Amino acid sequence: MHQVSLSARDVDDVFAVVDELAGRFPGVEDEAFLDEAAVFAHELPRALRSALNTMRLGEPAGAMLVSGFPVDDVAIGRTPVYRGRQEAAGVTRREEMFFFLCGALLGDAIGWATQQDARLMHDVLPIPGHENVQLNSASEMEIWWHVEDAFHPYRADYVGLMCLRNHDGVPTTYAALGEPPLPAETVEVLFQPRFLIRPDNSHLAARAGDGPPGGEARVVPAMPIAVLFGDRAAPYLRPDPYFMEPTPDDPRAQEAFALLTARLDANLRGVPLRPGEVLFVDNYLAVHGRRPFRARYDGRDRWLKRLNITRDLRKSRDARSSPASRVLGTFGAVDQERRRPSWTTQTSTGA
Ligand SMILES: O=C(O)CCC(=O)C(=O)O
Ligand SMILES: [Fe+2]
Repeated sequence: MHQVSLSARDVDDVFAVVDELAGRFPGVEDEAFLDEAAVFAHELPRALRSALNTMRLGEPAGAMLVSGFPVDDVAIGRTPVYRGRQEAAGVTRREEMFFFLCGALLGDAIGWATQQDARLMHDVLPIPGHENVQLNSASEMEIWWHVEDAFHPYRADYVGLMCLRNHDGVPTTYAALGEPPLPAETVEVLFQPRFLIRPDNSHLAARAGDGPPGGEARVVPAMPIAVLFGDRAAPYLRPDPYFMEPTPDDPRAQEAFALLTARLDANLRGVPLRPGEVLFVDNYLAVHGRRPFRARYDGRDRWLKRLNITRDLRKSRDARSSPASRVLGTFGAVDQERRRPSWTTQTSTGA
């Protein structure tokens, strides 16, 4: 894993920046803050900027850990039981601003109209009633490893997770393909749209607020996609096995999918994030998930913040209301991808 750790001097410099910004802006969702976040990010310490730049350009690893930002467990208040509703406004403003500025060095944060009230800064915390569902608000259920929003062509390039509280050391998981390369014939099959995917529960549950997830993902029509893409010698990933399956009656697709999942299972590592640590997962190079745990619901539960970051905001212009808007409001692009004629031709040629 790519890593950077803030020195004591770096921490002072970071606080000089976030203290000033926290005095000027109510929070990271503020329009004026968003308009200039990419500029403010260049006031972060050079070693941090340099490490994030390497992560973006060189793709040295599937994940990067930024450590050393101090979090005061008392000052951040109780872990809420509902997303986006902290007891005191602004208690985590400095943490969120630091996290957001780090992310701004990788790209632009995006939100989804269908997730967490279209906020950019998501809460990851256990919600009563969600214990056993495949959502990041679950606890007793393992979150299966996945590419974030794998079903969507405008999914993020990076998923950022900042830990505010994790008293039980619950591990986030991640895995990359690693070495040796998968057999060429397996890669060839995985590069073809022979795998059916549906939107994950988070996009359905969000429409019902924080209540028990109502919609069942599998009622949404499945879409055939390839699970690998890019360079065949070092492929990018797009699997989300909980919400996808190889095309029925396609044993070669099933066999290739089994090999891919076995590889990622074998490479899966746990990272018990500590308060203040920020994990950026490269959503093209690695999958991520979370081990199960027992929720407390006593205000001291595990609490992370999450950002979805795109390297190219422009590509989703048809799903956003204005050039500067960061909220993706339609699934039109999914329909377009579904209709793309190359799927049928590629599928019918087989392999
Ligand atoms: O809880 C975690 O560590 C990660 C959960 C997850 O997959 C997500 O929030 O996207
Ligand atoms: Fe995730």
